[in-house]
Amino acid sequence: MATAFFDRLADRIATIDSVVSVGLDSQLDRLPEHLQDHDLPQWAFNRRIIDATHEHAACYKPNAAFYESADGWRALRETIAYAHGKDVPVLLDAKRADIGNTTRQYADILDDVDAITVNPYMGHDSLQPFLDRADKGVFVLCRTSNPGRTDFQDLELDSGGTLYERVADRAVAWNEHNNVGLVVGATGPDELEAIREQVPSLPFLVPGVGAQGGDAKAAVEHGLRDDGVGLVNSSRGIIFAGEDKGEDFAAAAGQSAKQLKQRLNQYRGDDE
Ligand SMILES: O=C(O)c1cc(=O)[nH]c(=O)n1[C@@H]1O[C@H](COP(=O)(O)O)[C@@H](O)[C@H]1O
Repeated sequence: MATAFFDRLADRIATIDSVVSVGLDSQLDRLPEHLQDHDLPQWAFNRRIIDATHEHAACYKPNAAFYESADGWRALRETIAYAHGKDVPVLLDAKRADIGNTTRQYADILDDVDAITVNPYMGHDSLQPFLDRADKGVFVLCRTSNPGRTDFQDLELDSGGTLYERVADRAVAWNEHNNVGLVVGATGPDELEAIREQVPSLPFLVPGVGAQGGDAKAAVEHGLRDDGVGLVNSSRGIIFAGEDKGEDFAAAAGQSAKQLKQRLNQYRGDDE
């Protein structure tokens, strides 16, 4: 039987001593000038970013939004294979879910990647085909990092608690295969702490440090499970750190990933 995703992630975190998720949000019009003539500029960019950052990357998190074109998907496939060649797991940030019949199609992407982000709004059957993949990680959006998260996620339910707390509860119930995690943003540190108390058993993906200004200390202290498993993501803050550096862009990204690793490691406890 294949090793479970969170066991593989735990190994990766231990091997490189890092919980950094490097977000590959490789926006075409922000790529360096000298790569724009490449057959697949995003692939050329990602390959150099991976070369420069893989020693610090607990995972790569390409966001599917940046690859939604024929060339984009080709670039993404090359990127996934290359990351795997460096032994780095790939978490596809797709925020998917739909009626069961459609989700079954979406879930096929898990043949190629190690984990995925999913949207719980349509309920359990919309996630089942993902949850059934016992060897793959499924990160359920719980409390997101964007300002509009309060529109729905913070609503108080008649049955008690907020909608995001209800999502966290359901995610525990969905975790039959120990393959479920939560997405909880670093921009709401108090809620992050409260959700960690509510749900000690699930690993979190914590986005929002870096470009969104989230709380890195809280991301580590509450984002990681007791055994130290979890991910803290930065995308633009790493991959575009060298945006003004021309051909030296990748070295700047490597430095930025290393700095984030070191910053986060200051807060990681001895018991991890
Ligand atoms: O699921 C996510 O990864 C996600 C959830 C969330 O609440 N907030 C959030 O920023 N993200 C993603 O994390 C990445 C953050 O990018 P940066 O703000 O550039 O670090 C983007 O790909 C977002 O889509």
